Amino acid sequence: MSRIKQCFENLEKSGKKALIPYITAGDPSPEHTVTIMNALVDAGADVIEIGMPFSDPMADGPVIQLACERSLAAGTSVRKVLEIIAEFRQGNSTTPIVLMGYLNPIEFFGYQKFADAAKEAGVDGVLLVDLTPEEATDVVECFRQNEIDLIYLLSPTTTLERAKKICDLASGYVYYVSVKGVTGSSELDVDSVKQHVDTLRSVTSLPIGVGFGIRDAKTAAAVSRCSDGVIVGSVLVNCIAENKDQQKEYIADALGAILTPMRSEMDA
Ligand SMILES: O=P(O)(O)OC[C@@H](O)[C@@H](O)c1c[nH]c2ccccc12
Repeated sequence: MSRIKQCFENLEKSGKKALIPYITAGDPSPEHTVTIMNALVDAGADVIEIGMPFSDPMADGPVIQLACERSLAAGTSVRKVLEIIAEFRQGNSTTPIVLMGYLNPIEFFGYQKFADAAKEAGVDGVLLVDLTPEEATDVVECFRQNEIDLIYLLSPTTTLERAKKICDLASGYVYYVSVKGVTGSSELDVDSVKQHVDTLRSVTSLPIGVGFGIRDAKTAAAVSRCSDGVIVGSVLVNCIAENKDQQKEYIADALGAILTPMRSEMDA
């Protein structure tokens, strides 16, 4: 069974919801990332979403755009991201890792080569923002062969018919984007999220994670009550930005201080 599936099954058994932090790999430099990932796990992360830095991250707001810039300036390549994950895997064989990214750097690297190397490094799922279900065929095949889950985004404007089509291609979990717009928003409306998630349940039995705009423990808990997990990105990435000149252990602690209250409020 895939690590992601196993993780959601375990959570369900214990009546808990998934806490899924996002960070950009190599931010502020590749030397920081494994320490940060371990701190996220210690603070209660169930799955880690790792961004591959890209020069034109269309779906990202300024906070994650800047993280991509810092990471690229520090020399983070696709190969380097996979090395970071392989290093993390040496000390952690259970926490699922979802690689989030845009197609361009992967196409350049080669889809088959990337999917094989990702599997080898210990990646469990990929979320490719600009991979539409229509063009998915051969790209998707490379990941399927390697038993890597494909996580797809559904937004408030996705029709139910299209959502069904997307969910049929997805595995692991599906990602409901809580608001129209880019990452780092502050507009999340819990009632509207609940309605959408309830409707999506009619087209999929996969777990439904919700992200975009979750920045505090109260919101994380409220959203987790109407879904199967929450994805938290910009508030963490902003904390990295604010502390980027500190020691990596200091940054790790600062991130833990954001995540720990989310975990306790979600489990309360
Ligand atoms: O940053 P926020 O608003 O907390 O949302 C999570 C998000 O950052 C993370 O899942 C993510 C980062 N970049 C993305 C691009 C598309 C979809 C999702 C993402």
